[in-house]
Amino acid sequence: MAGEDLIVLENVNKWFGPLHVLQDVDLSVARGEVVVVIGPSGSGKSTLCRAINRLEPIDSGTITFDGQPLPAEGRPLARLRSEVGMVFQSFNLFAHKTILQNVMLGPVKVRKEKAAVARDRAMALLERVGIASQADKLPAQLSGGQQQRVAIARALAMQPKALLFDEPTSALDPEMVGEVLDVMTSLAKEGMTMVVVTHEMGFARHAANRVVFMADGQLVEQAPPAEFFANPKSDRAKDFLSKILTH
Ligand SMILES: Nc1ncnc2c1ncn2[C@@H]1O[C@H](COP(=O)(O)OP(=O)(O)OP(=O)(O)O)[C@@H](O)[C@H]1O
Repeated sequence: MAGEDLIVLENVNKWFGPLHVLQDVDLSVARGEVVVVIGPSGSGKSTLCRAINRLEPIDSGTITFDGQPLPAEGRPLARLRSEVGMVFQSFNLFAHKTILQNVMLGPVKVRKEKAAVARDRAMALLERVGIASQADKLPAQLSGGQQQRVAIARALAMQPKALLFDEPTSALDPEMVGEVLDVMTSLAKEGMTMVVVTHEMGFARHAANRVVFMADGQLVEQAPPAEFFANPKSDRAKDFLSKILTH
């Protein structure tokens, strides 16, 4: 793994009204690193993930991406969002566009790529996530697992420097979780920089370089997965793991 930091959060704070949802958060993610964020419901994991591409503005502290502070608006923000792909729980595909159009849209509209170039890459990405044969269908004609794989292809089409995943398998029927995690695992092995909020402990164990445990808006502890799962240090992490790893 390359050592250079791609994403750096320093002393980040965010409130939702009276709720201090991110509390003095410090986190660095190196190029090529896969960081899995886990923790109890409501601990601020999604907010942390969304702050990294400024879907949630922060109240204090700094976040830098590839050496630059996050831009607040306009074209620089659009550029940042194209460099930091995001995959959501709810897929967020355009319902009235085909699968292929969904994957081509960003490169053509935002990157001003020629349609033929964008189409070729989109088809290659759909091939890679195993959906090329569905390219002309509408999202609603696909299963949830297939739609989420399209969403990953769409994020990759922008050739991002990092990918953020916010509970990408939480909305899926159980039998579809594996196909999405397989795609994510292969991206991780290929060296994509990834921040993944998930409740899938198997993915955390096998694909993460580092597990970050959050509780009540704070990064309570972080460690390589083998170390974290075998020997959690804080009472909060021990308690969390005892609840989720009982079967
Ligand atoms: N837009 C918002 N306005 C007000 N409160 C919010 C908003 N978004 C999230 N919250 C609150 O902030 C806290 C943290 O939410 P967040 O979604 O980041 O947690 P999480 O750790 O991802 O939880 P989960 O695992 O349940 O998704 C929660 O108490 C949530 O209700």
